[in-house]
Amino acid sequence: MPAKNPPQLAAAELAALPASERIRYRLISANCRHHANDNIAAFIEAGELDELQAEVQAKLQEVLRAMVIDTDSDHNTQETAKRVAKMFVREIYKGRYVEAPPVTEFPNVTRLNELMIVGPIKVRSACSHHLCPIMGRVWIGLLPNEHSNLIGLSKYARLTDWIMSRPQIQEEAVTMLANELQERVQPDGLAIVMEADHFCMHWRGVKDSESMMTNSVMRGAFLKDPNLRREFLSLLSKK
Ligand SMILES: Nc1nc2c(ncn2[C@@H]2O[C@H](COP(=O)(O)OP(=O)(O)OP(=O)(O)O)[C@@H](O)[C@H]2O)c(=O)[nH]1
Repeated sequence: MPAKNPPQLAAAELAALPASERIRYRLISANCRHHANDNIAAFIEAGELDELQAEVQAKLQEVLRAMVIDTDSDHNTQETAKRVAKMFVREIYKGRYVEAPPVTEFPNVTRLNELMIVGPIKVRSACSHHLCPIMGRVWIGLLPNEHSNLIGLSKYARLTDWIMSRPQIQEEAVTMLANELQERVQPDGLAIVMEADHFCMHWRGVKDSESMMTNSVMRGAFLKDPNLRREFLSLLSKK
């Protein structure tokens, strides 16, 4: 449930807030969800990402202090807060903070309507529960129709990376990717399969180093037509 509308702030009051509070204020005023796997780029103004990164750095420095690490004399951790803040905001969670990659769409002039599969696309993500890495692969199957917009092959990888570069849970990540592709391509059928290693299970906790999670989303023709679904899955099993 989105947070309640904040009291109205004058421009000067808003400008005096830390960047994270300013951005949160805009999100709540617009009644916009801002979970870990949501993109909030539309609410970030020029220069604010630098401010946000500096805020995250300051908080991470406090975390290191709370862990009783002497970052003043330990040459290895002196710059750790700075490195990790940059990694969070600009690298591994950048899919929250930047606009979607530009995706050129081409009309389907030759009216292609054959099954197309892209993959495996490498997935690098992190689980929202422990912020541990999720490393895996995604396959995308599409059945275009004459009205579909075809997108360049590399754009499947770029859109996947944009959605996965956020704290995620695998089920929601796959659904988000499906929604994005459905909207852009408008195919008759869309299928996505993802398999991934969850380091929150390998590295810590249960320490089960073998198990992987596999999940799928099937839409349109892939749901209705068992032969199409079988064809897609059998082509994947050969990869
Ligand atoms: N369904 C789903 N669960 C996930 C995913 N990534 C991590 N998890 C699980 O999320 C759960 C979080 O559970 P909690 O019980 O709150 O956390 P915890 O006490 O640290 O649990 P353990 O990992 O069992 O030590 C764990 O069981 C994780 O394995 C995901 O993508 N999908």
